[in-house]
Amino acid sequence: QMSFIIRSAFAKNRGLWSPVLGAVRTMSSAGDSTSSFTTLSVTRPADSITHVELNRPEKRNAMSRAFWSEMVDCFNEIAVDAECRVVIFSGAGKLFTSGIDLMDMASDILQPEGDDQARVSWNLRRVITKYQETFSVIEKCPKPVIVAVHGPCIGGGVDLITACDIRLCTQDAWFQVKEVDIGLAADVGTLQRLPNVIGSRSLVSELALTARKMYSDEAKSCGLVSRVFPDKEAMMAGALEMAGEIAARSPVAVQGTKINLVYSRDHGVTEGLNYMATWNMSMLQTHDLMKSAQAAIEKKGPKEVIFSKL
Ligand SMILES: CCC/C=C/C=C/C(=O)SCCNC(=O)CCNC(=O)[C@H](O)C(C)(C)COP(=O)(O)OP(=O)(O)OC[C@H]1O[C@@H](n2cnc3c(N)ncnc32)[C@H](O)[C@@H]1OP(=O)(O)O
Repeated sequence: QMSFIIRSAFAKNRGLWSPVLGAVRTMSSAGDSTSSFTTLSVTRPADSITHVELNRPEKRNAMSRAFWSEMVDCFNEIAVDAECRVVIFSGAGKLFTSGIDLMDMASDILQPEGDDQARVSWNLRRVITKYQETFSVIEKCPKPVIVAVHGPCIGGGVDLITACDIRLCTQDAWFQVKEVDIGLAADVGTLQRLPNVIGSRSLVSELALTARKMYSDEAKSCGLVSRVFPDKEAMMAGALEMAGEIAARSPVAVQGTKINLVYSRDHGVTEGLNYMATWNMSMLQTHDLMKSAQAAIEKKGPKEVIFSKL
């Protein structure tokens, strides 16, 4: 009878939902990387799961000029890839990342062009906002991003992970807001996002002002990461399992959840609730709601329900 009530309640809304995302470019087939990126490897380890890997292990995944723009292309593609419902992000080789490529940053940052001071400043501002977009695209992408950190995660690495939705790490991981050591205030997200991630502004200031390393145990206790694994293999298996759980659920519900969590972080409760109501006045019309409710009544798990691509 309950099943009938839910069915009737939503039957009148059938067919009203249609995906808003546009054309899809499949990034890769299962397992093998077919992307044309030079600093990233993009693979599909399982249905609906995209794996993006920092892929300059010989340079400890230092973030070169190519990286800063490839990330934007990569995540803009993922955002509209209906085959992808969740992303796992990790680093190839010995460690997650050594941060900005210290050999490669000279032309963009140290020698900005311009005929006078104003034009130099103007150009440098443009460079900084371009670099900021490299990590903001992760947050703007509606697909949840699970980042898996092993070994050091330095400088730009912390900017990157704070833009991700779920952070995992290995026991040997450490995190360092290293920017003051190279003479700059971190300007691509750490100072803006880290205070929301770990709550304690005192700890954020300590880390950012002293550039001290924070090891995995402290990262877990302060909330920077939600899980610590004994080694990379266990972490990647854990990330894949978690991604599978997310991918099995309604993409309408999952993506709406990410978008509203990010919105609510930056707005008050009243604005957040208002945004949510406007969001769900469309999204509650999804067939996924009835399918999920029906499955719950029949004591089926989400993996037994087929949701349309989004
Ligand atoms: C608008 C800009 C916004 C962005 C700001 C971002 C700022 C930052 O990211 S600040 C942080 C900068 N990074 C560092 O200071 C870390 C430097 N690297 C290291 O301390 C060590 O390399 C590390 C502890 C990460 C690893 O040590 P390991 O012994 O395992 O490796 P190495 O022998 O040192 O390095 C192997 C090769 O990789 C090259 N390399 C490593 N890190 C960088 C880097 N950040 N930039 C450029 N190249 C890097 C290193 O030179 C070696 O190359 P090769 O000699 O050719 O083998």
